[in-house]
Amino acid sequence: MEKLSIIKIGGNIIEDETSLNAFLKLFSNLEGHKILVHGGGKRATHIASKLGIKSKMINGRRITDAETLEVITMVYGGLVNKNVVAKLQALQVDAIGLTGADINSIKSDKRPVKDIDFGFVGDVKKVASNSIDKLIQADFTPVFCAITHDGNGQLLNTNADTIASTIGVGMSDIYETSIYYCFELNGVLQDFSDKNSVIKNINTNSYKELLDAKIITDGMIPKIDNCFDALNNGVQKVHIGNTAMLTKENDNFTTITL
Ligand SMILES: Nc1ncnc2c1ncn2[C@@H]1O[C@H](COP(=O)(O)OP(=O)(O)O)[C@@H](O)[C@H]1O
Ligand SMILES: CC(=O)N[C@@H](CCC(=O)OP(=O)(O)O)C(=O)O
Repeated sequence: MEKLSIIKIGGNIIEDETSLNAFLKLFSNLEGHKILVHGGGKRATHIASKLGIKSKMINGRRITDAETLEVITMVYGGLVNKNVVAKLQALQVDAIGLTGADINSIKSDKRPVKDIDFGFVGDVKKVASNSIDKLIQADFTPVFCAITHDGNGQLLNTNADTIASTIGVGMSDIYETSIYYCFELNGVLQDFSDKNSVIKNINTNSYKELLDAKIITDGMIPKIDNCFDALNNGVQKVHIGNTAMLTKENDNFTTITL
């Protein structure tokens, strides 16, 4: 099996032009087949507030009413995605920007209302790995934003970490797939006040202990849950760290194993 790397970048990297440019340079130098997935939650919150729209997050997920869906479509599918694609083109990467509606790549179901109504938020149901592979085989580099669709004309907001994990699962039928979750810190930290206290390996048992000890909190919980989902469903390797983990010299990041 050939290898495929899926790299996800979060909002803090996107917000900082210098970090974003440095990351894209590393990404452009990465050998082999690759897919980029980007978030942009911070930018969406910022632009929404400029438009007088309040943002509400529950369990790290955005309550997405019709107005918010318009904002996230413009911000993720337009502003962020097209800027990233243009910057990659400048680095000679033949990038193509996609939502899950494009080439029917990621279909999702609107999250059913239980205790909370998340609005237009989608839970991924199907990744069109063969269609995505046609782009890869044609030497294009797919760049996915955090938007999916339901197949009936409705766009849906889907967390970018989940997009990376579910694309990883879909593509692992065809490729030996690794996912790299890049964010602003060096990895999952044992002590939040010490940026170098990276936990090198987390498995299902140690994860439970870290949760109980409240060492892992907030957005890191759904991120690691996504890592386990990926590993349980065919993805070979999952890492969490800063963008320097894409260089061969750096081994100071977190690897998640079952
Ligand atoms: N033990 C930990 N180590 C590192 N980050 C942690 C930890 N526990 C909680 N976090 C939080 O998780 C955040 C990353 O999750 P999130 O904001 O969803 O990432 P992203 O920016 O990739 O979307 C970090 O910015 C940090 O505030
Ligand atoms: C449903 C949901 O919460 N979607 C996320 C999608 C963006 C995202 O995941 O961005 P980061 O990776 O930068 O956090 C949101 O709108 O914030």
